[in-house]
Amino acid sequence: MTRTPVVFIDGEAGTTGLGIRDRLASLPVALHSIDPAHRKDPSARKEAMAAADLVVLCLPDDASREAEAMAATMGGNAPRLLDASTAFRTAPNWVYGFPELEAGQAGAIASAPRVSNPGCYPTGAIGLLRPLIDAGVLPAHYPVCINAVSGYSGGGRNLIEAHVRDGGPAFELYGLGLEHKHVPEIHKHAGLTRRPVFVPSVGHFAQGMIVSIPLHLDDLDGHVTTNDLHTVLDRHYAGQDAVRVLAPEATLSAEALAGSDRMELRVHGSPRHRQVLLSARLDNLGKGASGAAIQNIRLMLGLG
Ligand SMILES: NC(=O)C1=CN([C@@H]2O[C@H](COP(=O)(O)OP(=O)(O)OC[C@H]3O[C@@H](n4cnc5c(N)ncnc54)[C@H](OP(=O)(O)O)[C@@H]3O)[C@@H](O)[C@H]2O)C=CC1
Ligand SMILES: CC(=O)N[C@@H](CCC(=O)OP(=O)(O)O)C(=O)O
Repeated sequence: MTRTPVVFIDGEAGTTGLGIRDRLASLPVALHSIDPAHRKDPSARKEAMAAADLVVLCLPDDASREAEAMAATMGGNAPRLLDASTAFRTAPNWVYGFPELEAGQAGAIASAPRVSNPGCYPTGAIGLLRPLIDAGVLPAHYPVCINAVSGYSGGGRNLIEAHVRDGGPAFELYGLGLEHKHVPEIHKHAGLTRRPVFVPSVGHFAQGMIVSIPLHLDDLDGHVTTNDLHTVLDRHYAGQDAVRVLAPEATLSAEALAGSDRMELRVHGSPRHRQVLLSARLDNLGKGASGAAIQNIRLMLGLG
């Protein structure tokens, strides 16, 4: 009989940790938890790591780096790591946990000792851009501008409390210094050679996200059409359960996929004016965080 794999979620009580814990209930794994009073105690965390086959880090970046350093001291007994933070998403010795990225990515995740779970906004942006760049219809040097709106749960416990307690602003742009922590991740994994402009925003709703990217077709190549872009995305994601390529809509509500682990991609546009708007809709806590983590956990533990 094969042993039930043991999973420890470091940061189990946080927004992402709770989402993963709930979803793990339906998988054949044993969850190893630590007494909440000791959740930040390094020796309790290290002991829990030693008991686990897979440790899911749902922590701020610095605490994730600490956890990786702890695992490094365990040598051959170190558990495999799946990190939900931004700390290792562009690190060369970590595999990027986006199974639909390209052929072979799911296999690379399945055998990797260290996997970084993609960021919520990058999931939408990379999900749209990478197949188009790989197919040669979008030049890698295109001056990409990414607009996005997230529910307030994207800001973790602090932002959730601020919105629930005080009622946050209805809609707010942020990251206006154009230095958001997700830019290097999008730049690298989308395959862009030019740094994209990224303008995030947050609305007074809990969960949901839209990432949108305008394109001028005449700046791609004279012959590419809106339909060509749709066809490339449709072929790339054929047979993928978590990502759907759908027909354009007249309006898109950011909250429509709250509670779902799927992402929807669309190519909107005006063929007459040769202008396009790519859009990705997802739940920042679903395919943007815990849902993607469950895909990666399944792959890493061979759970099908
Ligand atoms: N929210 C989202 O949409 C997404 C979040 N992420 C990433 O997931 C990670 C967690 O984010 P999120 O769940 O939103 O954040 P939360 O603030 O909701 O949760 C973080 C958890 O980590 C705990 N924690 C903090 N420091 C330590 C430490 N040194 N040792 C052990 N536990 C610690 C916190 O405890 P306490 O509250 O007591 O301090 C809390 O339970 C972040 O890196 C974030 O970037 C990824 C994708 C999307
Ligand atoms: C609304 C909001 O504040 N969103 C967060 C992004 C969510 C997050 O923490 O990003 P990861 O997906 O990398 O973990 C932010 O902009 O920092």
